[in-house]
This record gives sequence, C-alpha cells and structure tokens, in this order.
Amino acid sequence: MSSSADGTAGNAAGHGRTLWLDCQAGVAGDMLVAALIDAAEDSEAAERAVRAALAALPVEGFSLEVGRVPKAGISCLDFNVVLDEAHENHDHDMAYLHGHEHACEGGHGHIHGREGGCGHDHCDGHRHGGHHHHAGHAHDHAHGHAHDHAGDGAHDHAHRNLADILAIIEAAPLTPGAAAFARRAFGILAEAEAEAHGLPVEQVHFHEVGAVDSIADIVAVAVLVDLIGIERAIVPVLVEGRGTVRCQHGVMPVPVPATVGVCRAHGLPLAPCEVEGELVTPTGAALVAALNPEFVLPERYVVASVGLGAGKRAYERPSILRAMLIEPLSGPAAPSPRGHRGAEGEDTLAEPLPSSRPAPLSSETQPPTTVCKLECDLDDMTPEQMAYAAERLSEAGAREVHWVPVVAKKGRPAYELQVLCEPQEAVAIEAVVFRETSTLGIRRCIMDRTVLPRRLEVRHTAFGPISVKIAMLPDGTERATPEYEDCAAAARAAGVSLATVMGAALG
Ligand SMILES: O=C([S-])c1cc(C(=O)S)c[n+]([C@@H]2O[C@H](COP(=O)(O)O)[C@@H](O)[C@H]2O)c1
Ligand code: NI
Repeated sequence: MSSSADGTAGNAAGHGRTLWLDCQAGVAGDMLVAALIDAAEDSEAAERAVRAALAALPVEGFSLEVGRVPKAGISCLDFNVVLDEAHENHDHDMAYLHGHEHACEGGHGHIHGREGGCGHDHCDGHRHGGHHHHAGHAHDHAHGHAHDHAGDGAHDHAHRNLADILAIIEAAPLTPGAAAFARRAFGILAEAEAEAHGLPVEQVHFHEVGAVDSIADIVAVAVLVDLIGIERAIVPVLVEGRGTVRCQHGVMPVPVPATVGVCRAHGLPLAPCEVEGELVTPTGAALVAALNPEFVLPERYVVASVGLGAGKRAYERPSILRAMLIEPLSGPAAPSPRGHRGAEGEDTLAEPLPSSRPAPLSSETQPPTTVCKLECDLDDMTPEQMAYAAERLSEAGAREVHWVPVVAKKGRPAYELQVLCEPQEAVAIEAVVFRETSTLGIRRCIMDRTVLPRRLEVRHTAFGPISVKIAMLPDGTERATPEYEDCAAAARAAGVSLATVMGAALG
C-alpha cells in the first residue's frame, strides 16, 4: 500500500514483521495473496515478485489479474488466477455454493473411482476470470485414476499428489524460505486430506489443490511471506460460515472435512457466523497453519500497513480478508527473542519458520505469572519418538518440555511428559501432544508463578558483548547471571574456557 524509498517490498527495516490476519470473513488462498500484496510496503514490487515467481513455475495454463475491486464500498485488492480453458478448476465457482444443483446445467458429471481412495463426483459449471465454460474433460491420468467422463471436450484437470507438488516447488526458482513455506502449506493440506479420506499421505491426490490456481495461490503466499519478512503471525480466529458447499466431492458440510482437519491438527480457533456458505477454505486454513500463528493480539500495537484482500464469493458479510503489519508495543504478546519452531510433520516441513513464540522462561525480562502445565504418562514410546515429540513441542511454542522417569500403574517403568506453555497456547500444544505421542488423555492445570523482577544488561568484555540477566531478590539485593549462549559463543570464538568468559561478564 505504501512505497519504500529503495523500492523493495516489505521488510525495508530489515527486521521480522508481525502480521495480524483479521479473518472475520474467513480466509482463502486468493484472498491471502491479495491482502499480503496490498499490505506490503511496496505493493507494486510485491506484485512483480509474485508474477515473476509464478511465471517461473513449471506449470502452464494460467495468467494473473491483479486489480482493485470494491467490496461493500471498500477498495480491496483482487488476485485472480485466470485459467486457460484446458486447465480449469471446478471449485471456485459461485455455482458450487450452497449445494445448488443448477451448476450442472449444460455441464457434466463424472466419477473418479480410485481403489482405496475417494470418489470425486464433479459437477461442472465453471466461471474463471469472467469466462463461463462448459467444456468436457481430457484428464491427466498420470496417477492411475479410473475416470468416467460424461464430457466431450478438451479439459485438463490434473490430480497431483504431494510428490508432484513438491517436485514443482523444487523445480521453481524460489528462495529457500519461500520454498519451505510452500512445502509446509502443502504438507499440512496433504495431512488433512489424508485424514479426511482415510489414506496415507503419499496416496492423497490433491483435487482442487492439484489445480493450477491453488498451486499459484500457495506459492504466491510463500513468496510474499518471505519477501515481507513475516516472522510472527497473529490470527485470533477463523470465522466460518454454515450450511453446505458443493465441491468436487459433492455437497459437503461447512466447514468441509479438510478445513476441519487442518484446524484440528493445528489448534486453529474457528468461530461460526450467520453466513450460509464456505468462508474458510482448506487452502486458506492450511496457509494460516503454515504461518504457525499465535492467537492473542498484543495489548498495544501500532499499525504499519494494511492490506485488504477480496474474496470471489458474494455473501451478506463482505468477503474481505484484512492483513495488517503491526508493531507490538508491550503486553503478553510483545516481541521477544526466540528460537525456531516448525509446524507439522518433518517430512513436509523442511525448514521451520522463525519462531513467533516467546522465549524460554529463563531469558525473559517480563515473565508470565501464570503458565499452563500439561501432563501425561507414557509407557510404550521409543526414546527416538520421545525425543522427536519433545522437539516438536518446543518448536510449537512449549516453554519447557520434560520427560520425567516414573513408575506408572501395574509397576511399569514409564515416563511422564510435562509441558509448560502459555495458557492461550494450550490447545495448540495439546494437538501436538496427541499427534506425536501415544497418549489418550492429557491432564491440564493453570499454575501461578512467583517471579523475580529482572532486567537484561549488555556488558562489554574482552571477548565481546555478553548479555547479563540481573534479578532483584525480595531483600533488595541483585543477582547477575551471564546468558549462557552469549558466553558459549564467545568462549568458542576466543578459544578460552566458558568459565573465563562468564567471569569476565560478571567481573
Ligand atoms: O484439499 C482440498 S483443497 C479440498 C478438500 C476438501 C475436503 O473437504 S476433503 C474440499 N475442498 C473444496 O474445494 C474447494 C476449493 O478449495 P481450495 O482450498 O482449493 O480453495 C472448496 O470449496 C473446498 O471446500 C478442497
Ligand atoms: Ni478431499
């Protein structure tokens, strides 16, 4: 929306940006692309970057239209992937909403029978980029689908699997960050689809998402997240409609199974509203999950820029996704130093997003006075699985993860998993516990903490600057503790002992 002097999009200040996504009218892939282009510091440069990335994809058959449209009188940005007739998708069509059968007029139905898979019952009535087609189908049969086509024209409608999609990302000249984000989003979708259809992830054939426009949406968002430098995302709620929607599977309840799957697996909060129809699409939900969002806004923040992304569907609630780049000022969600956290699934999420979670309790200057403790006992997990679960929990925002040896029921040696997290993170952390451990239940309690006031000082030593945490004790005295990571790095660099550097920092 605004331009920086150097013409770069986004992150001209060179630091990670905080995104607040206001999903009061839901979220879909195209809405998110538009909102992020609009919110970038230099929207024109952001649009150019998206166009360049998508033009370089090894995928054919589409062009892009980006322009402003009014939504309830508010000027929004519209991002439209216009498909060639031969590459049309079926499901971004108004005619598919609300289960209206008239979409079949002049079109055709066809069943995709797949052993062990789902049957896709398509109903054609396509409208893309203002064109309305009733073409027949000449499907890409690369994945062994048995199709029963009633159409008679030419229509390429690829059903790609995760490996196909990952190969497209691999072949595209994306930055490592953008490629990692795209892989993460597709991995999240694949897991939800697999769950919905009862298939292993590798056997899932993306239907709608295999289509060109969905690939374009996801890659475009990946490019923009990387370009803008979004390190932290806050998405308090995904507002969803009600009723049913018609998609390739037929008439589905809203939220559709894949959206439910993504939201369940990643603890994304959904809230129903009065709108009849689908506001949150699986792709939209997966993109939000890939941002690994927090759910609580800072107590105070300033707005650096705003982007409004237009949805295609017309509902009584204007279809607008609002993306704000904000600067948190203080409060529980104020920025803090942090490590990395990934999202869901090692194989699909190669490089984690920089964490937006708070620092471990020990390195904070404004520690929380309440924490949530989650516990469960496990006697059937391997050490590898336990270590992996602990890693995933830390990446998901857990402040502490402990495996405590216990003797459990029936005299069995076992381990108690103890996880400390912020209360508002508990639902998301529990989702990771259920996914990565064999537990059937989790005990949960909110605990008060007594914390010493503390501050961080940087001390300049012969070995370089070292952060020192100073805690104030109840008797008024102070206790200084050099930050381990700083000391360890300085000790390694100088080839001296850790104790020498720590002594220098305290001296
Ligand atoms: O995997 C995808 S994309 C998908 C799964 C399901 C299931 O519930 S299973 C449903 N749909 C519907 O397709 C259209 C388009 O979705 P996009 O995420 O590609 O925008 C939409 O109506 C979905 O509900 C898609
Ligand atoms: Ni599906």
